[in-house]
Amino acid sequence: MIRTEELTKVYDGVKAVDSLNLTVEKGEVFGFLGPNGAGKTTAIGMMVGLLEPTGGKCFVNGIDVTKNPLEVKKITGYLPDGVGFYPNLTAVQNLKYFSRFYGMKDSEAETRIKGLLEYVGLGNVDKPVGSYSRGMKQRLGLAQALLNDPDVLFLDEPTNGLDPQGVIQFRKIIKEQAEKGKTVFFSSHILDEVQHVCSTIGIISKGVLVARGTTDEVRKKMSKDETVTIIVKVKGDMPRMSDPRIINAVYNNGSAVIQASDDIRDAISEELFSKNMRVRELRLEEKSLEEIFLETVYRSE
Ligand SMILES: Nc1ncnc2c1ncn2[C@@H]1O[C@H](COP(=O)(O)OP(=O)(O)OP(=O)(O)O)[C@@H](O)[C@H]1O
Repeated sequence: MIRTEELTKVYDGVKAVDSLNLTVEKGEVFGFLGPNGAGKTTAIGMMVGLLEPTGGKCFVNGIDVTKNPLEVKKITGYLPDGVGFYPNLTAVQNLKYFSRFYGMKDSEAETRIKGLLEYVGLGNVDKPVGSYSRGMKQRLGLAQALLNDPDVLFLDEPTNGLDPQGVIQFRKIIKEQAEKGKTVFFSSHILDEVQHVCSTIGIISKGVLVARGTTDEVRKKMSKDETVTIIVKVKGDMPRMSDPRIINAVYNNGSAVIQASDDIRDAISEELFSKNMRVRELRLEEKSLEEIFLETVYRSE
């Protein structure tokens, strides 16, 4: 579980993260979404104990990150944006090096590393990491983040540089980790990426969390459009509708696109029924979260 209270980071008088209040429950896969420079990496840096907050607090499984960063490191895994390894060492050698920080015995580490490398799709690779592609480094980064079998996983733009097959494998791994009861904090600037794996999302813009909830809740909260669009298709000619809540309507032979102040589908269907019309389609056209995200977050950049 992750909890932040008024978490703030100021760089040169500018708030990179501004009073972040957030709770991510155990087993939740939380998507932290925002455009470049929104403050995602800075917020994660404070949550994993690498950056000191200017103000506020952060707790991981109830442990105060600023007061006990080492305790927090034991129970967290972190895949940074642009993960770094020793280029002359192999994946096994790199991970063995990291395993010593967790006080793992060599034999225990060897078994775990072998299993993890297979898990992330690097089972048969035995060359120095310097010759790895970006995607391979991401895979190794994920193995490193899982090395200590952490309760809480922080993944900063984890699918960057992965090919489509790698993206699917990563999503599968993230879901499996959540099923095991791990908390996953996943940052991205791509909405589609988080929608696939996250149960909840938060949108950060200019350091401020502007919305938080399920994708549906966030979509409703961020939608500034007060009107709804209803698509109607009938058999035969579409008659004019008389509901006073209609703001605008475009009629076209057997169909209509109706803009109304409210969801008036029931009234439309009753009116059509009273005119003995056969309804072929009657649906609400909702804006996708992607459209709303682009309009609200990117437009304000
Ligand atoms: N060490 C630093 N010194 C000064 N300003 C910084 C520093 N690190 C980040 N910033 C600024 O803080 C803001 C947030 O940056 P951050 O890297 O956290 O954003 P981000 O959402 O992770 O972006 P990206 O998706 O590009 O990684 C930006 O305006 C950035 O320029």
